[in-house]
Amino acid sequence: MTLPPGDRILAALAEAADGPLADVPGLQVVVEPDAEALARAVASALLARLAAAQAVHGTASVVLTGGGIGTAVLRHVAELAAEPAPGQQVDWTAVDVWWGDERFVPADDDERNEKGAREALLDRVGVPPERVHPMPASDAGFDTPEEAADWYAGALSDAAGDGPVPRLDLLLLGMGPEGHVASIFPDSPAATDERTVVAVRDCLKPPPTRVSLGFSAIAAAEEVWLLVSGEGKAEAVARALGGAARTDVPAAGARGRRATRWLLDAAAASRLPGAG
Ligand SMILES: O=C1O[C@H](COP(=O)(O)O)[C@@H](O)[C@H](O)[C@H]1O
Repeated sequence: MTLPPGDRILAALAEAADGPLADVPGLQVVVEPDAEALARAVASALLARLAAAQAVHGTASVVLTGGGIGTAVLRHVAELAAEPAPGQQVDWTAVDVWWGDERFVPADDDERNEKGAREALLDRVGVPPERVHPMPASDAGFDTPEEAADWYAGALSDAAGDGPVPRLDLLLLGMGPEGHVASIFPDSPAATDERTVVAVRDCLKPPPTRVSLGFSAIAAAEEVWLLVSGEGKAEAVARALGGAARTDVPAAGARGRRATRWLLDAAAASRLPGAG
């Protein structure tokens, strides 16, 4: 699969990475002019990625993110899926949908990443309910986020059959201005937790109680795409791609098995080496 070319592709960054980034498989940095162009380009690439996975396996699996750019991508996916281009025809009845993180609040709370994803995409493309795997809400019968996290780890492992995590063709991550991905925040217990799914408490960003994939589950995905827009995130992007420790900038530790793609708008890329 080829991503649409960005306004500038900083391939030199990956080539020059003989230091801290040398062990990142398939590292790519794509820069689009603005958030709208980024969301549209990622949506197009996402459809192509799922279609390619279905061509090989018959099914595809995607891990969704919340956040501004993540939800904008899903809206564009829904639009493009209505009249798919060649190579982007996805059979939505054969797509498994998981989440990278979720807020431990009631199911109808607007803070739920699941709610945003359903409105933006899932209610519009017809993924069968049994293939949609939301992280539990706080009113779904779990007293604590720890119980919810353990349950989701079990759901992943049940789907895998053997091993802790099923095949995840594509895992999307947004990033916060301090470098958090999913709900793994800097210097938090989740940043050093080896479990596939972790409970998160006392987040600096509200709501404070969450459930998140851990780094071990993120690393099991075939491809990890980090979607980042806005000048407020430029410093964290530069630190992550400059080889920061994952405890300091969690985004630095998000890597896929075959590919790790940083998909940025120009503002988010503005502090990278080579940015004009
Ligand atoms: O809290 C969260 O924040 C990140 C980033 O969100 P953004 O609005 O700054 O793009 C998001 O990726 C994550 O899923 C979410 O729970």
